[in-house]
Amino acid sequence: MSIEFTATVLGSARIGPNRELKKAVESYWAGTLDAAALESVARTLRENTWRELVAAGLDSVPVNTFSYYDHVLDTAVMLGALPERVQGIGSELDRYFAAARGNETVAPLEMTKWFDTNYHYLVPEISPATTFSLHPEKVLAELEEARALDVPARPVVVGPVTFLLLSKAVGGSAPLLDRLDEILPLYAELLTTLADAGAEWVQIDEPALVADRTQSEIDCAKRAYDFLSAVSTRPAILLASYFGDLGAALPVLASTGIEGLSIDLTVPGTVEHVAVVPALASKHIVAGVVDGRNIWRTDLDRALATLASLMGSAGTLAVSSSCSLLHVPYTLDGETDIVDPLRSWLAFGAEKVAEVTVLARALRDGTESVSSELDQARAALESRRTDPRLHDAAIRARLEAGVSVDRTPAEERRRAQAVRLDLPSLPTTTIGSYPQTTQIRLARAALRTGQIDETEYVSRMQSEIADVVALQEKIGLDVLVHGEPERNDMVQYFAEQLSGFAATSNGWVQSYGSRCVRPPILYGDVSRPKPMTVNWSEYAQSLTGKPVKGMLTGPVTILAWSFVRDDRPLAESAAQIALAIRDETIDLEEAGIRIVQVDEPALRELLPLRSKDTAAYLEWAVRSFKISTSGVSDDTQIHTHLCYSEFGEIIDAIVDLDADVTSIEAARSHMEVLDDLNSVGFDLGVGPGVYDIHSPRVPSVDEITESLRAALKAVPAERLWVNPDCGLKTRGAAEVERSLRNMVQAAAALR
Ligand SMILES: Nc1nc2c(c(=O)[nH]1)N[C@@H](CNc1ccc(C(=O)N[C@@H](CCC(=O)N[C@@H](CCC(=O)N[C@@H](CCC(=O)O)C(=O)O)C(=O)O)C(=O)O)cc1)CN2
Ligand code: MET
Ligand SMILES: [Zn+2]
Repeated sequence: MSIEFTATVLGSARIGPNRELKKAVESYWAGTLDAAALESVARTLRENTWRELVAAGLDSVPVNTFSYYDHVLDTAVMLGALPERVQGIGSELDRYFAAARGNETVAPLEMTKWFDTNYHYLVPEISPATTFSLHPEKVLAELEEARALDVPARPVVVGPVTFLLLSKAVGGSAPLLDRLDEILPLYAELLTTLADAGAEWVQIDEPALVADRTQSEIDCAKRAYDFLSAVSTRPAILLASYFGDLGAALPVLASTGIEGLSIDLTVPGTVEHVAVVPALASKHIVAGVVDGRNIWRTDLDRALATLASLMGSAGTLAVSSSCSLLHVPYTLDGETDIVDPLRSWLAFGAEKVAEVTVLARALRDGTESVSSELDQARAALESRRTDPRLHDAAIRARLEAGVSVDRTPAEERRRAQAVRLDLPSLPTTTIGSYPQTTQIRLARAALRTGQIDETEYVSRMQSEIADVVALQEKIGLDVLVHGEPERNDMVQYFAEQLSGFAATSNGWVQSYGSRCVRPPILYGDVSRPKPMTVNWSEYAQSLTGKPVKGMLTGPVTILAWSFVRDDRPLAESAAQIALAIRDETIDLEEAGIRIVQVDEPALRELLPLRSKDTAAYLEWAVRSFKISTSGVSDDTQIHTHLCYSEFGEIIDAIVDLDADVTSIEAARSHMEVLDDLNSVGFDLGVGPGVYDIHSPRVPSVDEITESLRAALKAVPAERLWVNPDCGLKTRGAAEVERSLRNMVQAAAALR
């Protein structure tokens, strides 16, 4: 029997404590760093990560959690399942990056949300022609690298069921789980290879099993783990579940021959469920008591109580984070702007690892051995509970008094807006941001360090805005934007100005590929001390006769991309943020802005993983959008923007938002969304993205025309808007100009 470990985490961040990997990968793409130098940066990051985890006291360390871009893409590579169109690319690394980002000739894989997080994975494409084959080089190399450093390494791979459930069937494939029997032998071979290379444990991630699953899907999971646990030479199997409750899948998995199971104990109900599954008494339970995806300091007493209650149900017990630490920043060290008491309430990655080891020590040596750590945690908790910023009587009174979310019927609004806006048919516009150039970011960095003052910063941003307005007029767009140069990020920018939020200075978390965010921390009640965007929009509008769209981020998205309170319901925070946004829309209108866009790209993301919870979520999500947008007059046009997801499940909610115009990602998913919208009677303005902004490729006029023709089959010209898929902040200036010219030309020709 394998040696049980006592303290671990399910995965770690990989972008680097100072985004070293981001910088190296981007330099490689730019041609200023070669593959060997990139590999050396990666190796150093892995080594540092492992050494820190070992030094902190973990006795089992996840490996193969490194990735140059995405771990689902890595899994596709491991199973020989990259699409045909990249196979011709000679260099392995370039083939990999082409699948991730596309290039001049090859379209990338689709990208979508990793469950309900702000991490995005690449969706593997599986066609009838896909012939799976095992390529274990990456996981083996990381295992060997770690073992050479005496790290107690536990390789981690995405499991077969989750892999197939997250993939997309192309070219008329049957349901992908039908392909399970093709990949199970490869996983079996992998297990033997890992055992031969010295792995005692392997972690197989199956987070897809915490969502609603059909009986036949659960049967597939049973078949998979019966099969894999029957492999004769293999490491002990830790099946990792996280982000939710396994529900009906729990007893089924427990009945297979796996040795270990990780349970996300931050999810209500999971503790109780473990107790009623007798088969767990022979398993190693990896107890996810330290929240791996939020930043609050753990209530150690409560965690110890949870662990104690599991003692009787589990065979053996290890303490762990609830999920990979991919979703939290590296460390609180260096966050000099976050001061006590707030600071004492927090735990980032390194601090969470320390909590895991404290709890494991308590289990092993008794709570007395960690009494000072327990005292500190109690004091922090108490100071948080009693902080006045957590309760703002004025905001609560305003919400309790009730906010009307009624608007005049859409048709009447449409007429009023047509008069005021006087737009051509097939109006062209963009989603808000223009390229965030190094020049813009350096100006912001200079402001931070005091090299330039606020006046100089404002004048530099105004000159960026003037350039973007001039560019749009030159290209001939109909509805202009100011370009968002002043925003470090569409969520952080607002959080920095709202009371109740704190921002980090180095709390980077990977969002996709090399792109990172610093999620703000929502700790208290929210209010808006003063207008947040009005000066910029007003300035842009002063430069042109064409309408400039005001640009705001909606309450659901602000919440989804922040670390949220765990002491109050999300719905309550959403309503508070919504009031702040509502006040901003009214101020924009008063400043002469005729169109206001309230972005909700994360509307789908917060959808609960279990359908029993979705109605309640959609109710408060839609209501908070309507609180935000219903304060303006009929002739002020409200836009919204949605991206990064499959919209099928929230299609009714999109109708309920009642936005005059909805721009929605469609380029990577080929306009399917329009048919979905038609099927529920959507009859407002819609701008299905006509080209994919996530790739540096410039779309041709023909291509865009074809997209628009496809859209016109589903939507009458009077309702159709012409725009890219999403904001342009990640693109280069030259490609943006060429792409938008082609877009405007395609629209003009169709008119
Ligand atoms: N929060 C959030 N989540 C989201 C999205 C989003 O826009 N925001 N979009 C979707 C996709 N995700 C994305 C996430 C990040 C980025 C992105 O562009 N991130 C930037 C960082 C943006 C930022 O915070 N910029 C800061 C800091 C920039 C910086 O690195 N400055 C340098 C100095 C300047 C330089 O060297 O360039 C420094 O401080 O060291 C600023 O502009 O002020 C990046 O990774 O490069 C894009 C899409 C879904 N989730
Ligand atoms: N207005 C935002 C932008 O253009 C919307 C982005 S959605 C991820 O960048
Ligand atoms: Zn978008």
